[in-house]
Amino acid sequence: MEDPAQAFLLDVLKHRSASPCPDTQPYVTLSFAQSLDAKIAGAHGRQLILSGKESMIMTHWLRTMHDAILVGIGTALNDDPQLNVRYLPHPPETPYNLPRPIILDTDLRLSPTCKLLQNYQNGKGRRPWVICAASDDATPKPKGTSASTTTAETTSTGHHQYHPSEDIDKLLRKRSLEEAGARIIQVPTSQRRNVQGHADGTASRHLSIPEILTVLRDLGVRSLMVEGGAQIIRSFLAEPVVDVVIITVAPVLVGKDGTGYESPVVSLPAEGASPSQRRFVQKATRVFGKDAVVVLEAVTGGQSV
Ligand SMILES: NC(=O)C1=CN([C@@H]2O[C@H](COP(=O)(O)OP(=O)(O)OC[C@H]3O[C@@H](n4cnc5c(N)ncnc54)[C@H](OP(=O)(O)O)[C@@H]3O)[C@@H](O)[C@H]2O)C=CC1
Ligand SMILES: Nc1nc(O)c(N)c(N[C@@H]2O[C@H](COP(=O)(O)O)[C@@H](O)[C@H]2O)n1
Repeated sequence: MEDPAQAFLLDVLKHRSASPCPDTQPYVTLSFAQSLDAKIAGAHGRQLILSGKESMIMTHWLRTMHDAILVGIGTALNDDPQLNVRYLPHPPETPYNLPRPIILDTDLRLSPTCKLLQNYQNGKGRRPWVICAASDDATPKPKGTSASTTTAETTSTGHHQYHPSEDIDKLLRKRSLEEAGARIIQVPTSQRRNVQGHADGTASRHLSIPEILTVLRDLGVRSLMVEGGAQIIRSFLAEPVVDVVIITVAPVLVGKDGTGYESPVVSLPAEGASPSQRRFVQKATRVFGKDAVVVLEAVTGGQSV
C-alpha cells in the first residue's frame, strides 16, 4: 500500500511522468522547510529541525523521486548533511532510488571527510558531484570570501589577477576531494549584484545556474531536487528554472535573527513585473503531522510551465 506522503507527491508530480524531460535542463523541484515567519535556520545559520517526523518522511519520499539533490556549500559545511532516504519504512524488495548529491562549491571548500563522501566510501550513498568554478575563470572574487591563501590584485585596467599559489591551493583541494571520491565538475561563474550583492556594493561571484542545469542535463540528470540553503534558494528563484516549489511550513516562529531567504519572486501579479517572469501559484496543500506542506507550481503569463 502506498504511503500517504508518497501518494501525495506522485499526484503533484504526475505531469512529469506524462511528458519526457526536456533536453535543455532537468525538471527542478525546490523544496525546504520554513517557519511561519519564513526562516529556514536560526541566528548565524544555526541548523534547525523544523520538520516533524511525518513531513520529514515526505521529504525523504521526495528525495527518492529525483535523480539528484543539490545543496550549496554553506549548507554542506554547516549541516554536514547525508541527503539520503533513511526515514523511509522498511527497505522494499527493490531498493529505493538514492539520489546523487550535488554541492555548489565555487572554490572547493568542501571537507574531504564530510558525511556525503564517507557514505559513498562505505557504499551507502552515490558518488557526490562537486560543482566549482572553471579553472580559467577570471571573475574577481568578492572581498573576504577567498578560501585560498592568496589575494587578488587589481591591475591598472581594472582586471583582477591571481597569484599562482591560489591555483595551487585549489588544485590541492581538488585532488584531496577526488581522492575521497568526489567528481569535480567545472562551470563558468556569473556576477549578480541585486540577488546576492554584498553590503559594500560589490557583486557576488557565483556559479551560473543555467549553465549548471545544462551540464547536469547533459550528464543524464532528468530531475533535480534543490534543498537550499538560503542563498541557493534565492539564486534558483531568481532564474526562470524552477518548476515546482514544495515548502514544509512548521508552526513555529524563529524571530528576526533567524536566517531567511527573502524570495526575489512574487506569486501575485506585481506592478512592473515582466509578463515573462516566472510566478508560482498554489497547486496543493496537505497537512503532515503538525506541518502544512504547500506545493506551488510555476506559471508564465497565466500558463503552467
Ligand atoms: N530548512 C531547510 O529546509 C534548509 C535549511 N538550510 C539552512 O541554510 C543555511 C545555509 O544557507 P546559506 O548559508 O545561505 O548557504 P547555501 O547552502 O545557500 O550555500 C551558499 C553558498 O553556495 C555557493 N554558491 C555557488 N554558486 C552559487 C549560486 N549560484 N548561488 C548561491 N550560492 C552559490 C556560495 O559559496 P562559494 O562562493 O564559496 O561557492 C554561497 O556562499 C544553513 O543554516 C542550513 O541549515 C539549508 C537547506 C534546507
Ligand atoms: N525538510 C527539511 N526539514 C528541516 O527541518 C530541515 N532542517 C531540512 N534541512 C535540509 O536537510 C538536510 C539534512 O539532511 P540529512 O538529514 O542529513 O539527510 C540539511 O542539510 C538541509 O538541506 N530539511
